[in-house]
Amino acid sequence: MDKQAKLLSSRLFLKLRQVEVVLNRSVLTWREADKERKRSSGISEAAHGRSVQVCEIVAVGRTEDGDDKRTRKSRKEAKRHSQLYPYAFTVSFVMRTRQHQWRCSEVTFHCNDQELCNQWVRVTNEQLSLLTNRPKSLLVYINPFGGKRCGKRIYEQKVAPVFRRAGISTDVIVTEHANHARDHLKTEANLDKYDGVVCVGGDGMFSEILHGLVSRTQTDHGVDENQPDAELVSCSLRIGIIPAGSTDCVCFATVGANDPVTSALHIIVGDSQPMDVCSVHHDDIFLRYSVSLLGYGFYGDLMTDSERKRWLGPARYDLSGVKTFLSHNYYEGTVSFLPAEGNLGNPKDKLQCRSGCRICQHKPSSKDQHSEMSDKKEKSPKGDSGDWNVIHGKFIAINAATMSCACPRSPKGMSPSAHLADGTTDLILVRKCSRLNFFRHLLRHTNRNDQFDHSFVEVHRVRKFRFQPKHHRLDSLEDLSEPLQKKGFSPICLAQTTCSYSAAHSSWTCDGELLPHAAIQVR
Ligand SMILES: CCCCCCCCCCCCC/C=C/[C@@H](O)[C@H](COP(=O)(O)O)NC(=O)CCCCC
Ligand SMILES: Nc1ncnc2c1ncn2[C@@H]1O[C@H](COP(=O)(O)OP(=O)(O)O)[C@@H](O)[C@H]1O
Ligand SMILES: [Ca+2]
Repeated sequence: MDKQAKLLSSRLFLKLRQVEVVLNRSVLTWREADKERKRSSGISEAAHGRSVQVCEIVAVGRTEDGDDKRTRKSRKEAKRHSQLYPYAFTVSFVMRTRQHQWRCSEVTFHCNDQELCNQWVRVTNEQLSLLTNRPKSLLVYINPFGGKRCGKRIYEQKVAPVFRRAGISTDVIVTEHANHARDHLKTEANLDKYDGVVCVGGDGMFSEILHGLVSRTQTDHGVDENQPDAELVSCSLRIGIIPAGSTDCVCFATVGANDPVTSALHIIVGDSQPMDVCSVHHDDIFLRYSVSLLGYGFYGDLMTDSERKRWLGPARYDLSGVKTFLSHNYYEGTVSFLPAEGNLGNPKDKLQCRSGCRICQHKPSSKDQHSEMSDKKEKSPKGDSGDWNVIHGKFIAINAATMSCACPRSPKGMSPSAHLADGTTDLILVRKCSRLNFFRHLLRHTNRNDQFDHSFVEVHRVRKFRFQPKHHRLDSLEDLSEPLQKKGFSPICLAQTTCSYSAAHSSWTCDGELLPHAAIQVR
């Protein structure tokens, strides 16, 4: 198929100027007609044209009188113009602005031939209908209490109008309680009706929707999620994220910005980005899936504390962050992990994972590479056992970053070169150290310095890991007696040496939700 072959080519009017407009299978182009003439005659080399990829056209439709926005200055002239060229159509398209943000822009073309105008609308729409990855029908869940509690307004004011413009039909559910979306997806929703699910909320809300979809898919295929080695079936529906939470790192790390309109446009044009999902088990009990941060110690304690301060909104993390930092707890236990082998890079690589990252975009190869690797591993006669590394120690934090976890608080993220769909997670072990050193490490999440370049920090790219707290008889949080749970502050030691306080157990935070067990296996 010749992508350059012209489907339509006409002289139309744009803001009172005559333009040559050309549509082929992949691009819509317009340039001033006389400039074009000069160019082709060799008089001027300048191409005063613009073009839009067909795959980035949001919609095209007839423009009724008065819909076209013109400046006050030219109103009189415009009136005369619209009498001469009364037929018009408007193309809405994606315009890239700064820092990965997208906006919906518009261009209106006029002509004096109704049939020509209709033909442009029809042929352009025919091209759009060939883009089969675009969703036509979406199921939207809004968490009205996420982040600054603006989810409903963000959806209604910024997202719904763009979906309407793109002709997408939506069923919208405003959640009434936690796990409403998860349970609806698991058991009730008629998923055949939809091309995708949209999450309006934060990472916790995304996690609910992910759990609903993944669990529903496993149930439908008879897969037992409680089996730590079960071969999970991929979900066929995509999840779009409209950021309206506190951290929104899944949106930031995948799209490159936390901006509702940008997300809506990515959804409309049918973008997709596969991502890694970790399963977390306690023995043969499935606990949760994780896509961003699984954190024990510092982040687990921070999250435990911040849950009591939800009313504060996103600021709860700052307050609990300071409190947890001052507590300076460490935890003893054993971490075992299976390193990722092959061509999967290293967490210390300088190539950071950004929106449009070459490695994450390279979908088939990273997936193939991973599934090939999994096959090799699963079939290897010594199984997983021979390759496990085991580390006993005292840790301030044990973090598994399955994606970079970039977010506005930490623009390069917890593990800047962790990738979205490489089948691995970056296991970061922060050993017991002074408060000052831990502060230096934390601070480096916010600047250009390398947060892994400390003697007390090690990082491994892994396919699986396990954690066993030292006092393993008390590995369920329900078993913990109050005196063992360190809730208050430990004395602040200015000498910055051995002033850490050892509590028995911390909790795992899994994408912002707390897990009920400290001993876990992660795949
Ligand atoms: C001295 C300055 C120290 C600053 C340290 C900043 C370190 C930031 C690392 C951020 C990692 C974020 C990983 C994201 C996890 C989210 O999934 C989770 C839930 O998000 P949401 O539902 O939208 O609230 N959020 C967190 O775990 C919060 C981490 C807070 C870090 C301060
Ligand atoms: N209607 C609701 N009422 C209370 N909690 C809800 C509701 N809908 C969803 N949730 C829960 O709110 C939690 C936080 O949601 P999220 O959108 O991630 O906001 P934040 O980023 O501020 O944590 C999630 O765990 C989710 O299960
Ligand atoms: Ca990964």
